[in-house]
Amino acid sequence: QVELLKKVKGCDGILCVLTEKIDAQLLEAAGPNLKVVSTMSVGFDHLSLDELKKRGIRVGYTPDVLTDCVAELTVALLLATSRRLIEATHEAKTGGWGTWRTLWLCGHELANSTVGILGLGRIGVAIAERLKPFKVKKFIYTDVAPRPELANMIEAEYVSFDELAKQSDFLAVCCALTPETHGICNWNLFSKMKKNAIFINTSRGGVVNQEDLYEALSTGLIAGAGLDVTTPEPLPTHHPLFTLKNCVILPHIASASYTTRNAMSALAANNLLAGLRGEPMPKELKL
Ligand SMILES: O=C(O)C(=O)CO
Repeated sequence: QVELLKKVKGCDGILCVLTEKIDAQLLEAAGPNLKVVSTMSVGFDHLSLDELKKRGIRVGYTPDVLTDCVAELTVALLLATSRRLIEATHEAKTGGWGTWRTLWLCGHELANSTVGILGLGRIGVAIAERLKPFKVKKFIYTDVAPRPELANMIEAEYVSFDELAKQSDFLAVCCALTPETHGICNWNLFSKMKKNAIFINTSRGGVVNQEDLYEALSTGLIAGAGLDVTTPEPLPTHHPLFTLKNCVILPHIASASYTTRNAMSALAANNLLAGLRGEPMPKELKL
């Protein structure tokens, strides 16, 4: 960020990734030449949209091209967490594997379950489509308002936030990080969840109150959590969440396939070029 602040002066465009904060300070440092900011991400919580809008700076982002890849990783993380794969490989490698035992390393299965989606968008739909063949019984979701067009694609029922907490056997967080969603996965949510529930977050770490999640996981209030995103990133290796067997933590890799990262970079570059030329961007974020 310090380097960026130094070098941004006089730039006409910025191509950034999600770790770069594009805020008033950076925009001031860039100066009046700046016409376009193109982020190589679908998330845009690192951009101060008000500040960009005020200055008439156009914004490009990369929705759609990463949906399949993120949904796939979400399913992988969900299964790794619910079926305790990381614990299991560790046991196999380190001598914990004794004779076959009836309840050893038992987890929770998707068949006949209720899957809840917090924030139904493209990614939530793609996750549900992938989970359906695992014989999920019911999909439910909550959002600021019902989204019937998307929900119909996966036959998902709109429920309140509380009902989502109460009914979900698996809860996947798919919402954007905004002031409204900041910290919404907190004690209030976890305390209403089932004891067998698995919590999965591949959106942004900021939606989760990590102290509350630690408490919920360590006291057995919920069964497990799979996180691809944390606060901060990287999560310090001494963080308490790393001590829990029922918490699987990945280093923000949901969109990390060669195909998807290539598509994201091409889209980000094309957004930037179109913005600089004053042409319509392939994917512009309307401010
Ligand atoms: O695109 C995003 O917003 C990510 O988090 C990484 O792909």
